[in-house]
Amino acid sequence: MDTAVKICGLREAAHVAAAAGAGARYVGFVFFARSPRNLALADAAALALSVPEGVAKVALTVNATDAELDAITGAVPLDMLQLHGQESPARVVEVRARYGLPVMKAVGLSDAADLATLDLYQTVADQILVDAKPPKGAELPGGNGLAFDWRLLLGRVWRRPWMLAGGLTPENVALAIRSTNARQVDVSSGVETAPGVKDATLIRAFCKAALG
Ligand SMILES: O=C(O)c1ccccc1N[C@@H]1O[C@H](COP(=O)(O)O)[C@@H](O)[C@H]1O
Repeated sequence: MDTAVKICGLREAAHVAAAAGAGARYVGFVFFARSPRNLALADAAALALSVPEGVAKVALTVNATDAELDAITGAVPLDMLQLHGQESPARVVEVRARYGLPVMKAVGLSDAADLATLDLYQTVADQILVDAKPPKGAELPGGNGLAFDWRLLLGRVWRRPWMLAGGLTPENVALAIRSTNARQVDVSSGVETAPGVKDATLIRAFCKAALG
């Protein structure tokens, strides 16, 4: 099966090159001040130039205002917006229309009740990112290296392309793909040696394990 890999939270051209060289189809840039992976606009713009043709550049934002999204999209050439906060379905529609970019909405799962939320966002977003719900009081709404119970996804019928995220690592990604039939996977902390510090060897190992 053809799997697409997204490596999120990249901050260095060498890691973009490692991801692209290992077959990743998406790279993610984080624009969220509280994240150890946060990028300044000028740094993101420079990093984007190092991304080869054919690899999609994704901006991750959390409850961003129009002014913030205007600044990001004005400075950085992008292929997709990842909304990773509490953006409402109406906000997803608004962002798609305003920026003309595909929107991937992250939905956090912890139990079966959350599947209804996922179904709702499938009606408005171009893609759904299925992540673990962050623990109460967590500093970050994602990028916590936490997995959810993949069995929640058994028997799900998807209207949109979707991506599996949350606590994926080079060690567990092949099992995650087999368990969920995910065609796309996303990783951030699982390819780091410390929060925000990516590692080229781990990036390559993740891609190898996901792509087979
Ligand atoms: O990576 C971050 O710092 C981040 C900050 C705010 C929201 C989401 C964030 N990351 C996304 O979270 C998931 C899971 O990450 P992990 O692999 O469990 O560390 C992934 O989609 C990241 O893009």
